[in-house]
Amino acid sequence: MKIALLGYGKMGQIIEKFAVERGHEIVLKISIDNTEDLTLQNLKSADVAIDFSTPDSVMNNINICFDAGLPIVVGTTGWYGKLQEVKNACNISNNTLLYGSNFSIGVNLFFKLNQQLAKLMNNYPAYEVQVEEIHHTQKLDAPSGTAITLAEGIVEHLDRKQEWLNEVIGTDVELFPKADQLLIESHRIENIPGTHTVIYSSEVDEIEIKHTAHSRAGFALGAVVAAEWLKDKKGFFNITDIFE
Ligand SMILES: NC(=O)C1=CN([C@@H]2O[C@H](COP(=O)(O)OP(=O)(O)OC[C@H]3O[C@@H](n4cnc5c(N)ncnc54)[C@H](O)[C@@H]3O)[C@@H](O)[C@H]2O)C=CC1
Ligand SMILES: O=C(O)C1=N[C@H](C(=O)O)C[C@H](O)C1
Repeated sequence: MKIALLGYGKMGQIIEKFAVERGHEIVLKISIDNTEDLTLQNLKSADVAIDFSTPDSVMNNINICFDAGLPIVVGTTGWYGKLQEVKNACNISNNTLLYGSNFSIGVNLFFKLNQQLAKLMNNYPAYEVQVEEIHHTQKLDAPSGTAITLAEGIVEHLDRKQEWLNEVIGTDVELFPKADQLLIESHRIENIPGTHTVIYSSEVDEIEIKHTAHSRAGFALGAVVAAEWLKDKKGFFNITDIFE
């Protein structure tokens, strides 16, 4: 496949390595230094776009891919407030988009485990639940997309939680969640690729499930596999569709 990389930072560069290893060709690389090259004409040479850019640029990137009729895999996080708008635009214009807060196999298994545990915990009200995420200090968004997916999985399956709220540790703002609110704690520490923990705590003990990314390789390989899966498909997809 011929791939356009929208965003050529930490993730874009590892995705290039896996894509080339798997026999694909990178025909366009866009970063902050050459955004003028993101044109309908240049996108014509690609079969698929993979976006790992920034929360501020991703909407424009999605829209130009829709204008070009080019399928797009979106790994960028921090734009999920616009999800419904993008889904509608994708379907109305008969385009193709797959997005995911986390493309690694391990995290997608972790998502399922999180949902099962949340269901189980309906019978055990003595346990309070919290989500923690730790990422490198360059990360632009908080909470992480993965933490949002985990929190949404809990809110959907654990009756005593209705919504999530986010506290970024190290800022002055300290939150005091109500009983029906789920706290996501965000920590920023140098060089951490991504660690997510779901903690159920009672007076007498604690249950934790945790995913630790040792590197960005799992995310990058997953994005290339997602682009391969998307070939010849039409519509709006989530990474979980690949694992069904
Ligand atoms: N879904 C997943 O599995 C994962 C998602 N991510 C997300 O991917 C995104 C990128 O992460 P990193 O590569 O670590 O960030 P990064 O900061 O290393 O790279 C961002 C890239 O976007 C480029 N950029 C800035 N403005 C742009 C524009 N207007 N058009 C195109 N490119 C532009 C920058 O020049 C840079 O090359 C983040 O939102 C992050 O949360 C990161 C890892 C895994
Ligand atoms: O910005 C990152 O680095 C990551 N972002 C994704 C997220 O927001 O969940 C996925 C992964 O944790 C790395």
